[in-house]
Amino acid sequence: MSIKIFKKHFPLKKYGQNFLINKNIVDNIIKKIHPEIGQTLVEIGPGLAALTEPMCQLLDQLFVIEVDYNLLLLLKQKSFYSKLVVFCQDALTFNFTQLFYKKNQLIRIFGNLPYNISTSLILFLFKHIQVIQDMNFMLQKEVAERLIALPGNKSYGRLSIISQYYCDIKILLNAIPEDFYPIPKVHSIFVKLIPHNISPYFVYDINILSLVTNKSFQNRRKILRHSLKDLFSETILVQLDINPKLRAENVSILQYCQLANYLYKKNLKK
Ligand SMILES: C[S@@+](CC[C@H](N)C(=O)[O-])C[C@H]1O[C@@H](n2cnc3c(N)ncnc32)[C@H](O)[C@@H]1O
Repeated sequence: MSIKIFKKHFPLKKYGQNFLINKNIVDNIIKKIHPEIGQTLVEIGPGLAALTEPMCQLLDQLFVIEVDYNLLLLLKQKSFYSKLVVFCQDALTFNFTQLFYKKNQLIRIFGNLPYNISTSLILFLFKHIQVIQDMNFMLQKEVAERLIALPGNKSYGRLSIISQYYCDIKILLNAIPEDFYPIPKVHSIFVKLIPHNISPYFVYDINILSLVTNKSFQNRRKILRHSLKDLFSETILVQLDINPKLRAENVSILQYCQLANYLYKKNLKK
């Protein structure tokens, strides 16, 4: 991408505007997403169209959600603009489910996400999981590592548990700071999240899983007997076959689901 375009738009830090400038990475991303004509594709944050333009070459229509109106004005001057269905909105409040009803088909979401909102955005998107085919995101390396982390890993936490509860997650490629302009301080990883067809996990109420993981990870080094003492007695933990001396970071997703379901059933009896 030429530097000329950056004279027309000064990148805004508050919107996490680090634009992709490495064409090889762009081509690779498009290949990994592998869009097909007729599918419902949705881009979060098209920015200066690094991904939007090559995507439009392969599609008849593309939904884009961009919070920065000035970027949309630049997009309007592009030849492929007629293929876009544009929403000038904060993706964190966007009703993704409405896009399912456009063609009655699952939606495919992608984007080089603004790093400052990527975690909240992913958690928000899980609320629309039933209409999503896959999510393909460029993320800060540390966030991607948290998504895929397993028990015992230093990155394992709430985000790993909730994300793996909903999705199978694959790392597709790495990017270095110089692949973006302005150059960020962090490295990046492009990931694919695919909602489970048949989930290995089940909870009656995701909010309870959220509560239990939240409490457990408030201090990840504390043992469960202490961190969860308001919710479970030591006897209950033993009955559930969960060692009360385990630390939050060593408890499996299955065990967190067990804890959440125990609480759910207990509340039902009240
Ligand atoms: C990292 S840039 C990526 C831009 C472009 N896709 C690229 O790869 O060069 C993030 C983009 O998301 C937009 N953005 C930031 N916060 C947003 C939000 N809450 N909702 C929608 N778009 C947002 C920014 O304005 C910017 O265009």
